Amino acid sequence: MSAVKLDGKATAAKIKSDLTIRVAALKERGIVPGLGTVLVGDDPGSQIYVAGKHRDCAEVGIASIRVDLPATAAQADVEAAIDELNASPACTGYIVQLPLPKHLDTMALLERMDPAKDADGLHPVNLGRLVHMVDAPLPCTPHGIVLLLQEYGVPIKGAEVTVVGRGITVGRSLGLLLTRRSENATVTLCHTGTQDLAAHVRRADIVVAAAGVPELITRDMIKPGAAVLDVGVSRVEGKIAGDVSLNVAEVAGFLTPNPGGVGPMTRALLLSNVVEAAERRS
Ligand SMILES: Nc1nc(=O)c2c([nH]1)NC[C@@H]1CN(c3ccc(C(=O)N[C@@H](CCC(=O)O)C(=O)O)cc3)C=[N+]21
Repeated sequence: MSAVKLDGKATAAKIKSDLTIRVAALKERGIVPGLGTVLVGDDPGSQIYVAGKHRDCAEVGIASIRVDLPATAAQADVEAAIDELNASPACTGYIVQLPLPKHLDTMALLERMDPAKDADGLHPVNLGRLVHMVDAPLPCTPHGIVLLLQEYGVPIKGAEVTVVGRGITVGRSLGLLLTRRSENATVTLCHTGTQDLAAHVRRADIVVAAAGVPELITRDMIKPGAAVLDVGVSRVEGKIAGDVSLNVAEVAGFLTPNPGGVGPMTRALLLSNVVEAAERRS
């Protein structure tokens, strides 16, 4: 037996072709959506991601504004970049690439962003709206995961979902998203303090591995037929290493490739947040 591939690359391409049409419609009314990125420092991984985001923008017709600051940038320098994007009419939405260098106060910087321009859905006001289950830009990776499951007809309502990892960008936010009335899943959120990880993963109809620990999720932990989504982006000897062992494909019903799974979905949903912000403003 071999798992059905949850093809994030193909699903992201569909989303992007829909966005291309919506961007063209906005342009006919004189509106050009623009994505800003703020990158601090020269981490090679972050450089690659940010470059990818600008390529994606070009692909669907979104303008992009790139602000790169040195690793030594002071809090006030990043604040100035945020103030400028908040004020810029050319910037519809933007992101501050995370993680930031340790000397910077990430929370203060996120709070300084205009929540209406928050393309990541990570501003505390927007996460608060998610807690309240009211409309807000959604965090990109969690939203991408939900759309990928829906694309392949994997039932979410009533499903037992085990999420491994409580980071803000993925695990914690995904727990909030999946427990809204519209998704109605039952979520177990596991983390480094979880006593018996295997027991929680074994019960799950859907497993989301977002811990950043290579090979954390092994074949013996997976309920036969379960859907498994690998969010891990560790780098081992230059290559991307997910959180899920390859032989999980022998028992899972559905499995994301990595790369080519959750990553491209994350990028497509970032573009979607920018287009939605432009549509909302017009
Ligand atoms: N404010 C902020 N928002 C983010 O969304 C954010 C962030 N900070 N910091 C870093 C993480 C990581 N992340 C990825 C997005 C796409 C791929 C992706 O598309 N990966 C390709 C492979 C790319 C390669 O080969 O390196 C794939 O999975 O097929 C990976 C990782 C977004 N992040």
